[in-house]
Amino acid sequence: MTEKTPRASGEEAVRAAVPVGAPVILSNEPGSFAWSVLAKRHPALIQQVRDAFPYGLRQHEALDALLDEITNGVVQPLAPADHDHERWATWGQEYFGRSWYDAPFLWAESYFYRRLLGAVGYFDAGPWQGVDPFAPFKQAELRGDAVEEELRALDTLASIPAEERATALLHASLWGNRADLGFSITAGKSAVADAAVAALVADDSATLWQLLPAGTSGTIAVVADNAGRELIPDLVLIDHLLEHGHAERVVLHIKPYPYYVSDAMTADVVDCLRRLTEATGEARRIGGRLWKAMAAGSLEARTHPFFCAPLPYEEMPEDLRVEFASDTLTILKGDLNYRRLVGDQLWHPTVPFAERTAYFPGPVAALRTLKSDVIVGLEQGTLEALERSGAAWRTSGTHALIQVRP
Ligand SMILES: O=P(O)(O)OC[C@@]1(O)O[C@H](CO)[C@@H](O)[C@@H]1O
Repeated sequence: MTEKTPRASGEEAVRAAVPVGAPVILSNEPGSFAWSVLAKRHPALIQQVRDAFPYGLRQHEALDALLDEITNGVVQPLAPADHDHERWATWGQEYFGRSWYDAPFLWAESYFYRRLLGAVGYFDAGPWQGVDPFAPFKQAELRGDAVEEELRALDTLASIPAEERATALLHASLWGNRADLGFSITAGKSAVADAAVAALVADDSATLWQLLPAGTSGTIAVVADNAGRELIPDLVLIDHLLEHGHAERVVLHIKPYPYYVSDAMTADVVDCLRRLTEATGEARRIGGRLWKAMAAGSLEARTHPFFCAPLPYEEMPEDLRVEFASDTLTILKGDLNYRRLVGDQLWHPTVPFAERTAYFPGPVAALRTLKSDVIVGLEQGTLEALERSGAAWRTSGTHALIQVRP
């Protein structure tokens, strides 16, 4: 479906009838969030990556060409020699030769990251093969004061009752997706915690915990999003789930190659585990347990090419479908996973989450701060209040949700 999309905000969105198949989000409306990502964020990212490495002439020329293409040109296919040329030829056949802005937003963003990796030689045999262009940003974040402070806050959390701690860690993992608040949310006690709860536009956390009673023997899948300040609280939550018997095993699904700037890959899991084990106090103890859990198989990191595909989860391959079907619960982190879970379309916000995720092969939970126009599963009253606020609640990351389909 490539119908042009209207803006999602304003009273109109409240009044709109529930669409039969909502419009796919494109980027061709100047001023829209999707447009700003293509017109501003992508060119800026090319510059940041260019500045972060002493790349050679070949890479600089390729980055120039990519910048020119996304600014003035039309979408070009991959070179026939590229290892994934065929896959992208299928996924992109409708969009090659057209403006980047007329392709679905999800596709255009995903393909941009693939092309950026191509420009810096990530996949080519040679000295730059496998060098993550986003690594400097991820590493700077891990070394930063904010992570230090969040790790220290774990010492305070260690002494509160397990149930309150579970809530705090769930919220830390959730808000880690915005990369702030983090562990300073201490179990319903502080103003920060109250603000964090008030900013939830949907909260199915009671259902989530009902699906994970202590003493469960199942496997929880966590589909990770960002490295660093999001992955650390994810790992801490995983430790809590394993320690308190909410699961016997956790599979952490990560990206097979760099994606959406800060998405977590194996190297990022290793860096975060090392950051934890080299910390002090409770953080160090958690790091040690997780390190052992990896060795024992109760925590396993896994990658799949589908996690970097420009497709909704509804089109997941059979092997992933079988795997998720056997999990007690799949927790999908972040905005991009949410867009892929419910479909990157302008659904009416009150379309039930359960309806949009009915295809998912097992119980599924979304932990997401709101950073793009897609939203489902809101109560009518919540939607009206959000619209009345006049704030950019869909895209600014100030709001979050915990939605669960048992
Ligand atoms: O998945 P994340 O990390 O929560 O968010 C990623 C994301 O906000 O970044 C893009 C803008 O570049 C959005 O389109 C996208 O959804």
